[in-house]
Amino acid sequence: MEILVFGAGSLGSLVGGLLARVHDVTLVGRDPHVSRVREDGLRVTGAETAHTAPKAVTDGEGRAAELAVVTVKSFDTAEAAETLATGSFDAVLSLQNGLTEETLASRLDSTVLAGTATYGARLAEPGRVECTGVGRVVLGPRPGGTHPAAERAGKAFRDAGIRTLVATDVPRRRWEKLAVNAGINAVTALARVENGALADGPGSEAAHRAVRETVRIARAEGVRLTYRGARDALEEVISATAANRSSMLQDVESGRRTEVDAIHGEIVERADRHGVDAPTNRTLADLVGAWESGRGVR
Ligand SMILES: NC(=O)C1=CN([C@@H]2O[C@H](COP(=O)(O)OP(=O)(O)OC[C@H]3O[C@@H](n4cnc5c(N)ncnc54)[C@H](OP(=O)(O)O)[C@@H]3O)[C@@H](O)[C@H]2O)C=CC1
Ligand SMILES: CC(C)(CO)C(=O)C(=O)O
Repeated sequence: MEILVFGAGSLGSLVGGLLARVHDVTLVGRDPHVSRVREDGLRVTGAETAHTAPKAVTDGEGRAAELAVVTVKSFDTAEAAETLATGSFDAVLSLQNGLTEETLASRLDSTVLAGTATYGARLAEPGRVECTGVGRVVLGPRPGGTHPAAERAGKAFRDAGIRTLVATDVPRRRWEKLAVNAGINAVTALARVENGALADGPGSEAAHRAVRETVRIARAEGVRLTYRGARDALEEVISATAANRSSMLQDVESGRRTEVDAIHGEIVERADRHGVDAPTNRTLADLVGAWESGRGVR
């Protein structure tokens, strides 16, 4: 399959490097990573290993492929969509955090698929990405149900050795992941603690409150997410990733912009739309937003 990976940073390079084992892959990314991939190929090290030779470009304009996989940070999604709109793709799949597939669908004519990835990735140096944890990709049609494009994308991922599930209940899964991120990301970033610190104590209470609010809003959106399901998912992730520093904590520690708008900000915006209270998410969004403004990264 011809596949374009838009946003060849950590996750995009991991997924693109693995897909290039069997597919014709083009990475859209930044220099010096792109130049190094052109010269020496892309090395995947760590929990997965591969040395492949995807094409690599810095300009995503006017490209064509059967599938485009979007792996830019959530705040770059609108710009990525504008660029993708200058090309031609049968399907576009988001593997980002947040509900970014809606931004893509509102700007693109292609079939937009939604997905989640629980693989861990870190761009270690130009030309080399480290797989820090083997997880799973879950993808499917944006409104749920089945679609031939989702089956084709799922097969392409599996053929490349990426653990992948094609799901019929993607809206519930996307909201469950959003609820887990709402529970963990800002609390760990503000308290400067690893995920495992939320297993009990005040951090745990804040995390559970944020999750409970997110479930209420998911249900107002017509998504069948239960508090019990989301709470179990939160507790499972806290336990499985106890030693991890969440992506938002890593962003704060490195002085980078976070994905707070796509997680807590998005939840608050939808809460307002439905007239539902979301005080914990609102406070978390305001505090991380204040940190971003203070650092000048917003
Ligand atoms: N890393 C991980 O383990 C996981 C990440 N995710 C999600 O995946 C998404 C991506 O995360 P991650 O890979 O860590 O982020 P990165 O910042 O490492 O990767 C995104 C890359 O896309 C580049 N980019 C953005 N816009 C363009 C453009 N127009 N043209 C070319 N390149 C562009 C960025 O460059 P620049 O920074 O210079 O703009 C950056 O190199 C996030 O939503 C994250 O939450 C989900 C699961 C796991
Ligand atoms: C699941 C979790 C919270 C794991 O750290 C994550 O997705 C993140 O850090 O963004």
